[in-house]
Amino acid sequence: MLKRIIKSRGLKGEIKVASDKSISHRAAIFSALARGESVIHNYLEAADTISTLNCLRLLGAKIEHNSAEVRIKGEGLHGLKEPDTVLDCGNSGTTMRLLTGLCASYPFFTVLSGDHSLNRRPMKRVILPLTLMGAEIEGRANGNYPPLAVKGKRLKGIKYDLPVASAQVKSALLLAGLDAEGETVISEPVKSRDHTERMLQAMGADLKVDGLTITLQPGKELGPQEFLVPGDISSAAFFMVAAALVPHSEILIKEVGINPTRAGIIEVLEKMGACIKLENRRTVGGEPIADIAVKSSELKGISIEGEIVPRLIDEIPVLAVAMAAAQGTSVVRGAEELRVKETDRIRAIVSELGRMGVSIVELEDGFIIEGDREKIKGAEVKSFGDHRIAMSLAVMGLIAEGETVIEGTEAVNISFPGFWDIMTRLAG
Ligand SMILES: O=C(O)C1=C[C@@H](OP(=O)(O)O)[C@@H](O)[C@H](O)C1
Ligand SMILES: C=C(OP(=O)(O)O)C(=O)O
Repeated sequence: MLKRIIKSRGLKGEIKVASDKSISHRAAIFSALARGESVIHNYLEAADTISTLNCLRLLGAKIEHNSAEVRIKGEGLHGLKEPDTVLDCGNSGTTMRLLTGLCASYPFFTVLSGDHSLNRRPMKRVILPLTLMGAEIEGRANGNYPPLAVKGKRLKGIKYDLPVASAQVKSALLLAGLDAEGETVISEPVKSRDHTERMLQAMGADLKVDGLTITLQPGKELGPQEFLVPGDISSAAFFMVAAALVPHSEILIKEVGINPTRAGIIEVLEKMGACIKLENRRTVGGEPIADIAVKSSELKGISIEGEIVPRLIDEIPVLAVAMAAAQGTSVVRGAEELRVKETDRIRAIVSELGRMGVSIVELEDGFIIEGDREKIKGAEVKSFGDHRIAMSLAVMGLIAEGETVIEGTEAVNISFPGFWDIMTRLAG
């Protein structure tokens, strides 16, 4: 599907963005393992999180889904059953990696597959440590890619140092460790999103976090919960950047999760000179949330690398848009993980921003941008089927001179089906 975007004269209004994708996946999976009925309010109704519900149903979870409310009746840590067909994880890396960890610890056979994009994303990162725990997992291309065939069994806990900061791998191992023999100790090189740790603790798991090390003692049953999923900061990011860049903008984004392991985008935009205020801060269901007010302002270039990268990894495509319109040079390094997302996001940013007139140089682990708002012009660009690339290009279109035509815009349904409606409403 094509969308045409023209330069905006100002974004105004109050919005709510899509519910948090990471929290929605986890709330569903953990509820399926709890004993009793959990209720998830404000569940993200988007392709990725629907994939998770469909897979959990095949694993025997009893799920009622009425608009954004999901009720899941779990039968405890041993309550799931062997699925009679392939678990289709669609486009969702989180679904595949977390469920691989879960299925590895059940004494049955599971096959997990995905779409064209997901079946090209690296899976050794979960297979390797799960194999150390005793699981038997085969995958295409020597275990590198899905489809995966998992022959699960009672696993042994491990002590494992994650080579890359990945909340998906961390969560897969914690799921595998919930009912393993002996403790599971995981160390991260830098902190990645910690929703799994917060939720498992709230549900009664014996899990301790000490800096970058997580220790899980197995065998505790999980208690059912009432979850309220906040707005997704990764979805809010598109409108934060849009409002910062388009002159005469003033918006309020209500009820967004601002967990510090996710909120790197706020720190970076503020350092670039954006006018952002966090209002009405509170904690809901163990997660900090706030309303985010953003006004337009002049931005300056910035360098990003090191420990902040995992805290804004999914926001780098839209940060590149902010960098393209900022004054001066911006550099992103240490973000090689972007190459193994829904598409190679470094390649996609460099090629499509380049088409729109941006001076950008590709690096193995990031890029360098010479910001100059005057040079940004409309062009025909494509999403490569990647939701975050599609939405970032839409934000580019709001500041470009002339018309921007984006191909592959249906990709937004992966994480943010209401994106185009909200954009139309804000831009008037
Ligand atoms: O755990 C999660 O919910 C996610 C973790 C990140 O991936 P990695 O674990 O591969 O870093 C992120 O990019 C993805 O969008 C969601
Ligand atoms: C990388 C993403 O998700 P996943 O890994 O779950 O496909 C994303 O949403 O940007």
